[in-house]
Amino acid sequence: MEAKFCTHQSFCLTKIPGIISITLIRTSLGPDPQSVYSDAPVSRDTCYVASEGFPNLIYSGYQPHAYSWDEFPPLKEILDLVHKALPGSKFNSLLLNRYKGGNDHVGWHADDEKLYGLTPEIASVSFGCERDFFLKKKPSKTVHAKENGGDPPGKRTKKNNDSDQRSFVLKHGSLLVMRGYTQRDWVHSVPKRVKAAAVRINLTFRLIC
Ligand SMILES: O=C(O)CCC(=O)C(=O)O
Ligand SMILES: [Fe+2]
Repeated sequence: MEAKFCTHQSFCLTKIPGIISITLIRTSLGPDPQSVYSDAPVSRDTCYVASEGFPNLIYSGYQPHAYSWDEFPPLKEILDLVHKALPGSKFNSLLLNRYKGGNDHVGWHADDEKLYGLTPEIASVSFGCERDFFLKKKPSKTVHAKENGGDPPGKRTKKNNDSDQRSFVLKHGSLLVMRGYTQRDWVHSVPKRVKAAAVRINLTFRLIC
């Protein structure tokens, strides 16, 4: 199986983010624990929502509080829309991220926690300020050495061809889907953008197996 990712630009153009920001963000969002518990380059607020029986997300050595879907009906509505847009999908958890401005960001990482399985499907819905989303292939041993004419992986950065990097502009209402071996073989990031002054809310729906 290969890595697959694509965007649907006008997936959900609603006023729901306004509701989310009033009812949810004030009460439930806190600094991303990665910024407190590890050296991961991240600065944003997060909130974790999960179906009952699946509250055990642990990342960067931290277990966030799992809010219930029932506490946030607007999120349930978006979850239903995502399920309709992606037949066969069945998400049961959500990491909600708030980027307060262009300084908030998340560095290169893969969402490859074991609880998502080997080939997680992740549906990412964005509201508010548009931001760049970058993907790049992880350096790997044999395959890439061959592709690069035998160069060791450490030397391949400058020679990366276009197929090793992708970028998307995640606009208000867009849906990005990552599937297959995307998390195993690629990393992704939302870099700082000085000019992105407004708030962005991102919902990443995931399936805990
Ligand atoms: O904000 C985004 O678009 C990406 C968020 C992300 O990669 C994550 O929460 O793991
Ligand atoms: Fe991610």
